[in-house]
Amino acid sequence: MTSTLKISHLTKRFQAVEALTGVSLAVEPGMRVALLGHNGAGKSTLMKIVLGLIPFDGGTVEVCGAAPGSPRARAQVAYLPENAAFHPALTGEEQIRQYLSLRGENPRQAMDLLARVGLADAARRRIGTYSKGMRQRVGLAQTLIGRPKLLVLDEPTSGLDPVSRRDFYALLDGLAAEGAAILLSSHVLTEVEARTDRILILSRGRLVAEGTLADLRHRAALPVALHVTPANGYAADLAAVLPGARPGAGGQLHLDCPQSEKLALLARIAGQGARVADLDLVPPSLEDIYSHFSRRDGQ
Ligand SMILES: Nc1ncnc2c1ncn2[C@@H]1O[C@H](COP(=O)(O)OP(=O)(O)OP(=O)(O)O)[C@@H](O)[C@H]1O
Repeated sequence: MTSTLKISHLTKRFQAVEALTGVSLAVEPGMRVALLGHNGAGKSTLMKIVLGLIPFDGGTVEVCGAAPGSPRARAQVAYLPENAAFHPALTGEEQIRQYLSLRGENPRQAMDLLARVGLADAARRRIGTYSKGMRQRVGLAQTLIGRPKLLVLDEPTSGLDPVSRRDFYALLDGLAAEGAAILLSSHVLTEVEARTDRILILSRGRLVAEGTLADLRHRAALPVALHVTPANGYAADLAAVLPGARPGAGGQLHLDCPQSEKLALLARIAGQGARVADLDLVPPSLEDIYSHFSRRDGQ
């Protein structure tokens, strides 16, 4: 399969700052990729290079088989900045019609595009009356002009409430299902965990981890947390057979266990039979995994 976006050994320097160092990655059609990293990690720089807005110093970048910023690449890429700004006096329909005209497309598509992002009913209201979530949808409608093959979304859900976020990701799911590749940056790890196929972690301009959440979880090999609730009167007995268990609220016992010892420990707990009232097993969250990888170089 031809990658929609292919980056090899990309390097970018701003005077003394090495913003990107040897970054290589590929995004395939229909893939939803999350770009994570601390402030200053290089996410925006990477996006700007993909969009052809700034030059790079070394390596290669191919956007839909073309050079970033070339007419062929620009025709197939769409960008949604973190805070998309629109003219408050225009209606959603007028704004999208204007963008369609600028792109040389038929302005009559505006209502269809707005309907796709759930704004059909509000299309004839001024954007000044829209909520932040609705404005982001106008932004997404604008990115859909010309059926782009790659969507670059810079923190697209920042400032949105949980329901608007969920709706926004549902729209992205639909676009990915139609074959669009999506590269988005986010600081909200829980939503990325559930709604993307691949995770890239940048730290000080270097790609320190890349893969599915399962890959990263496996590679990080972080301990699993176990919360054991003893049956009435058996707390001391269980604590005796679970060395290292820490007492917690409600009489629970907490344990951290290396992945390699998880099954043996579960068998030991199961062997306690009715002395155990309940057991919760909590795998490392994306936040734990993110901290593990992004702190490796001392950040
Ligand atoms: N035009 C510029 N001139 C000088 N340094 C820059 C410029 N643009 C970015 N940098 C530096 O390059 C590094 C990467 O910045 P970048 O904006 O890509 O990070 P980011 O991961 O997008 O951060 P954030 O999450 O805060 O948006 C930072 O050290 C930043 O200060």
